[in-house]
Amino acid sequence: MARDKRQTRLPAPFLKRLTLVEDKIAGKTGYPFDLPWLRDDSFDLRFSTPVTILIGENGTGKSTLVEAIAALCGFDEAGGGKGYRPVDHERALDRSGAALADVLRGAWLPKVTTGWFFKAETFFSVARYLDVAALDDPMSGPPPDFLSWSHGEGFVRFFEERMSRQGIYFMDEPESALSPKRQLELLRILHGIQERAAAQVIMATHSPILMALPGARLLEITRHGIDEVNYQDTEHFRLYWTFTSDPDRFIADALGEDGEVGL
Ligand SMILES: Nc1ncnc2c1ncn2[C@@H]1O[C@H](COP(=O)(O)OP(=O)(O)OP(=O)(O)O)[C@@H](O)[C@H]1O
Repeated sequence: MARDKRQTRLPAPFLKRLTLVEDKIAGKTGYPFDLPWLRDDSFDLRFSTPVTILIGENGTGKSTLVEAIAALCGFDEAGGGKGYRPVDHERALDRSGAALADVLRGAWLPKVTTGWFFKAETFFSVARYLDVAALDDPMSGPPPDFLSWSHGEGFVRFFEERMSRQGIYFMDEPESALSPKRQLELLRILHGIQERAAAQVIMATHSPILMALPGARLLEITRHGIDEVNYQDTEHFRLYWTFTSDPDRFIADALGEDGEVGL
């Protein structure tokens, strides 16, 4: 009889809640501890759906938060699976949000240990690492060879293969390599995850297509905090809506003296 590889029969989300450990953050200054939504004493993030989507303007801290939660779950800040260190960032000047993981506490039911942290900018290194690891392991099957596909095709194949398994998955702006049509393919994969509730996804995105995923919880990060929002009320959606309703006028307004597009 085939062995059930699942760690639990309970449905996602597995990570239910994220809070700050006040004692640990006290006295810490500078990035990432100075992000405004961390400093208002009300940081308490609940996860109630298999897919949670983080949105917000550039620089509001989405990547930092995704990196921090991924690090809390044991994933390297450069992306990849548990225990993978495909990207050498020892000498990098850039410090990531992983430092934030030290002051966060997660509540799980149950704690799952499998999953993946997907980052577009390190996908190449991760994919190459997977090929080398498969070639080095005589017991492994053939290398997955995600790099022999176009960037966007490789991404989608990777998502299809990895995210069919139980686990917790982090994605930071996965749309950056995807055409609108490929974003629809990712939307279908995410829809399956949302429906089956066998995996949890926490994703930061600017894509109005991805943020429209039915049933997903959409959280907007602003200077004032992190709040649930309906995708049709987001600035991203309204901006694209205004553009497609009257592209000529939209572009004329955007290129006008004050750059106001009248959302
Ligand atoms: N390594 C770093 N050192 C210092 N400040 C940083 C670092 N990384 C990010 N920041 C700052 O923290 C803030 C949040 O950055 P972050 O990349 O998390 O935002 P974001 O919402 O993901 O933005 P985007 O939508 O552009 O990806 C920004 O103001 C950024 O300048």
